[in-house]
Amino acid sequence: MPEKLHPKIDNGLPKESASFAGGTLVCACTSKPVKVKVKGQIAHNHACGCTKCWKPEGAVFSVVAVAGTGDVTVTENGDKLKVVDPSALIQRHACTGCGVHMHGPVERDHPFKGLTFIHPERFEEDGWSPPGFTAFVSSIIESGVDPKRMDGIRGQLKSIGLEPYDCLNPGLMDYIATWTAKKSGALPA
Ligand SMILES: N[C@@H](CCC(=O)N[C@@H](CSCO)C(=O)NCC(=O)O)C(=O)O
Ligand SMILES: [Zn+2]
Ligand SMILES: [Zn+2]
Repeated sequence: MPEKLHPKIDNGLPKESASFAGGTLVCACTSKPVKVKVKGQIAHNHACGCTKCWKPEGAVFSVVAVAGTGDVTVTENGDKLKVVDPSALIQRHACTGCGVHMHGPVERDHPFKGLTFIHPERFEEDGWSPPGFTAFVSSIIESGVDPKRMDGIRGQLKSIGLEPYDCLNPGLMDYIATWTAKKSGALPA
């Protein structure tokens, strides 16, 4: 029996549309849902196994991507949002009604400053760019996944085409390290 990893990756990955120009993220509340508008296509979409990202009921992984913070606007019922962990790098704003994380800006001095993390499955529209890899795979054990399931889960992720990494993918890890090296002077700024 294959593992249920996430509803958007278990039955084939979503299809990107060249005409997708952004959309509206909606929370799961049946009354007064929070709405967040995102301008443009999303970037770095990935499945994430960390304990902090919001996952739909029963999912082992989240699906999370970034947009420029300037392209993300709360348009309706923003009074329902509360920051989950104010000390975290990603300021995850969760709906206090349904628990869905609606936007997570990075404001601290960090290579990801100016980016906002969002969950594209909450878009009303299709056509957003699909996840391309899996991050923080070993972290699913922190949520209670039996370590014996890890080989099967990694194999399943590979067969879907979402290469499993225990941190971020090489492109993002190199990007972070380059930022850090320029800051320390190890590389010219
Ligand atoms: N083992 C920890 C890892 C948590 C973690 O570092 N998460 C990453 C990825 S989130 C989306 O890619 C991260 O950057 N976190 C910053 C933050 O959460 O503010 C765990 O599972 O909890
Ligand atoms: Zn809600
Ligand atoms: Zn995460």
